[in-house]
Amino acid sequence: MYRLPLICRETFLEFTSKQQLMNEIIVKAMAKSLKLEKNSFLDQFGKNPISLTRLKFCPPCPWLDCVLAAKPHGDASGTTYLLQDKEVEGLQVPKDDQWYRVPLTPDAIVFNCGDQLEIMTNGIFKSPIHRVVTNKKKERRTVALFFSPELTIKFESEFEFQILHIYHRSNHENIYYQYI
Ligand SMILES: O=C(O)CCC(=O)C(=O)O
Ligand SMILES: [Fe+2]
Repeated sequence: MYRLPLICRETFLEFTSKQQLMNEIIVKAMAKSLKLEKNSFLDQFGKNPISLTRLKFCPPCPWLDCVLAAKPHGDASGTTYLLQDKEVEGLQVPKDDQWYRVPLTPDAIVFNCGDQLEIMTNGIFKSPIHRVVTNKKKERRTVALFFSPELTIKFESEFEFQILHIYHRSNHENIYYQYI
């Protein structure tokens, strides 16, 4: 906390703590939507979930065909909240071998399910692959906030009835270092 520049410290901390509340509401709603006890996923984040913010600045780039702002990936987090640039698009998702743009919605926050939540839900909620393309003329700024379970907490899928156990009991640290 003390390493945050003074000029943005207050705003940043307020944004993170409000977003943490929103995260709790969303993760509880996800559990309820699957007819599970509302805290089933939230509890698996542990008492001190990790929150990590990535402030991303991407300068204009003339080589659109060969330079990406982020290569195709799924987020290693539990959940991701993305504040997009107000004017410059870039985020894309694949479907049927094609990439589709995620449109800008002013001041909206894009929610993304991360790998950890995919594991907790045994793949019912998917951590979607996405990428970010560059823009020829304009710079682009985004703020991505990631919430993840404590590194050492053991978590597992909540579903006893599942036939297919895609994921084994694991913890964030194992999975994180296995896949990055
Ligand atoms: O900048 C963006 O629009 C998305 C960034 C992203 O996918 C990430 O930081 O994981
Ligand atoms: Fe991402």
